[in-house]
Amino acid sequence: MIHVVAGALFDEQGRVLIAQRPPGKHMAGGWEFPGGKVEPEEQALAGLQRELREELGIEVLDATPLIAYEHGYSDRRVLLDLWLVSLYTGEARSVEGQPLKWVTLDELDTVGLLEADRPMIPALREARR
Ligand SMILES: Nc1nc2c([nH]c(=O)n2[C@@H]2O[C@H](COP(=O)(O)OP(=O)(O)OP(=O)(O)O)[C@@H](O)[C@H]2O)c(=O)[nH]1
Ligand SMILES: [Mg+2]
Repeated sequence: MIHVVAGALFDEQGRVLIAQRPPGKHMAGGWEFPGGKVEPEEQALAGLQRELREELGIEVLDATPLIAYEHGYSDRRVLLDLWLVSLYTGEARSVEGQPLKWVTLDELDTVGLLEADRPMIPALREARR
């Protein structure tokens, strides 16, 4: 089982940051929450901090687990572990060239988010209420 950590960052208008998966990678072209695979021996929060440093150039100072569940792709099983990032320094930018965009929670329904991520939408709505 591959443990994947991802972060939900909100801006002042309540929009959330998503990233497009690069060509040639699993689920290329789909939109996801920034993150990636936790390394062996690594804690989830440390993995989240490392991934968001690598992909967005930010330092996560505080984050809390929001929703975690398993998803079976045809070729792999992943544990999707989404965190609410409540405090960070720096300004999120695309360090690795992935297109990024801020979208409203309503837009998440139609933006081409990975199917596997759909259960995250109600959890995010709940967190913002
Ligand atoms: N980052 C991220 N990955 C997701 C999400 N939803 C989801 O199914 N995944 C899957 O989880 C896996 C994460 O892999 P990744 O390619 O982002 O991992 P990584 O950043 O460590 O990259 P690398 O393995 O190329 O070094 C992929 O199979 C991806 O399709 C999501 O919201 N964010
Ligand atoms: Mg990644």
